[in-house]
Amino acid sequence: MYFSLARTTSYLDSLLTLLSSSPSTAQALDALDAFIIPDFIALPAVVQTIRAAATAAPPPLLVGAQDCAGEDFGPFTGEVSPAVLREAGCAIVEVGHAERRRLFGETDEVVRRKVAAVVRNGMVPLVCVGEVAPGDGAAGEVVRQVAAVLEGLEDGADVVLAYEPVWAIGAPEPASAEHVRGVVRRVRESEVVKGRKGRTRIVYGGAAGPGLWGRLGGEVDGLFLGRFAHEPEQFVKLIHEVAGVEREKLSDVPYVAQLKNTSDFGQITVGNAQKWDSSEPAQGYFSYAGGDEIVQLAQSNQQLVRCHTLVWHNQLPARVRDSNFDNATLIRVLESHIRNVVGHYKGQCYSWDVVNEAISDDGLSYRSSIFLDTIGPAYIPIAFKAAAEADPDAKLYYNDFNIEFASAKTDKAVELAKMVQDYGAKIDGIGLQAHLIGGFVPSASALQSNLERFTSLGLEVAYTELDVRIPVPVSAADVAQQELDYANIVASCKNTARCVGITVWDYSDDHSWVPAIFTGYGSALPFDADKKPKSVYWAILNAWGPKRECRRH
Ligand SMILES: O=C[C@H](O)COP(=O)(O)O
Repeated sequence: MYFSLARTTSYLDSLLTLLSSSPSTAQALDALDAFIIPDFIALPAVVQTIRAAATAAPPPLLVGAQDCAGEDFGPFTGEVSPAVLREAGCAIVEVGHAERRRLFGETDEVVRRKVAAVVRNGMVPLVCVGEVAPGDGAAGEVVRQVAAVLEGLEDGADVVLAYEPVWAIGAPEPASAEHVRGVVRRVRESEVVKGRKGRTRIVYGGAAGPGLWGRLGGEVDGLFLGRFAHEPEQFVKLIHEVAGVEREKLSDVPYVAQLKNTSDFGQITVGNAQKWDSSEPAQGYFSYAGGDEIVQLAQSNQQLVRCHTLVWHNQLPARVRDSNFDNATLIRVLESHIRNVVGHYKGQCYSWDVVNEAISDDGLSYRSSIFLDTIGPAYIPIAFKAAAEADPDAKLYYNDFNIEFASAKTDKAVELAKMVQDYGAKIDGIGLQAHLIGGFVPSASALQSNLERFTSLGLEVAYTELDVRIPVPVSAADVAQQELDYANIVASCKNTARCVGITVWDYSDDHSWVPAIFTGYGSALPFDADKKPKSVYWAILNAWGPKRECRRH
């Protein structure tokens, strides 16, 4: 209850103008299920206005209602029937918002009846859940709520869960990314969600605003916006952000200017735009605008492109991640995705990260994912084979973290590479992500021995996502250690004949993922927030020495 009727009308007019004002906005909108939820009185007019402005059916902007009755018709004066909402053109109905629970005494049982009513009337319930106070019990509380409100629901129905920690609603800041990821993961792993046949998407709400999406690291399926979408420009900005975070970075002029300096950067990696959720946002619908933008930037500057990534358990659309595809169907879906995406970029990628992070964190097994659980480890060589067919000249990589030093995970990565080779599929390289911690980086010779475990299989190697995080605020001692760590990494690659590259995971501290993910750490990159080289930049150059050749194998 924030907008008057007049404000809703002017908001919608401005929003529709903005959404149709540029092809990239239209494309970003196409990649998402964007919706607005006006009040009941405005709703029919909003539906009509959106339909009238749309050039395609269904319109790209869906309309939702803020609540509904648990019954379709009858003696419930003052209530709004879900059947009437459907008749009015609603696609989504929000139920169980924290304010309805707190102010109007709605219980899980009331919410459960409303969820069932929304589904019964052919709409998607947007079910709000969230713990009342922050603390360790959050995930348990939310999982219990989800189980209660979905109980008895038709199994195949699509559901959107809006995870909104009650204490974050209306707060200045959202919950930390770490907290959100932890709770959402527990909800996804819960019996009630895992056992469902229908799609269960989880979006985050509660002071959700600019910058949050990138920090959530692909764990949620979307954002549920309140205040931060009250201005149409902000809503459009967030649509862009969710559709592909790179675009926002590309509007940072000093960032792009420095990126074009080929003395420092001989190659660019596409960060998010080629991941499955961006490149194939709907089944069989491919969206390349975000990836193309980065590839063209690199090409205009004669830089190589590392293309990233085809098969990963994260940033995978829920329709695949939570699917019940059988073995043959999932193989078809996997191969089709790879064929299309690699085919689109044929001849433009120096390398592809074909499979990313397929090994469990303890290194003892392959990581559980829809691919492993449905197809078995054979999905890995199947993916490599499909990629090789789509672009025989691209170097095909397996990419992972914590394989930069001797560990069970490194042993497993060696086993994985051999498995792909034994299968007869082409694998050219191993990408060692190298998200490292200052003071915990092995010596150059130990790092080199590790690299040689892979090169002895006939593969090339590269450090693909290097950053060395240190505690912030930084101390002189930690910075000195970080310089040594970077120098050891560089020396290990320089001294390994088939080490072909070192890529930092973004280059300036303002665009680093580290502060949002690793509480208390930062300053992980060679350039500061003003894009000025830091001492580790010079440590990197010194470690490489005067002769800087570009190796290609
Ligand atoms: O309905 C909106 C949500 O409750 C979040 O509101 P907020 O983003 O303004 O905190």
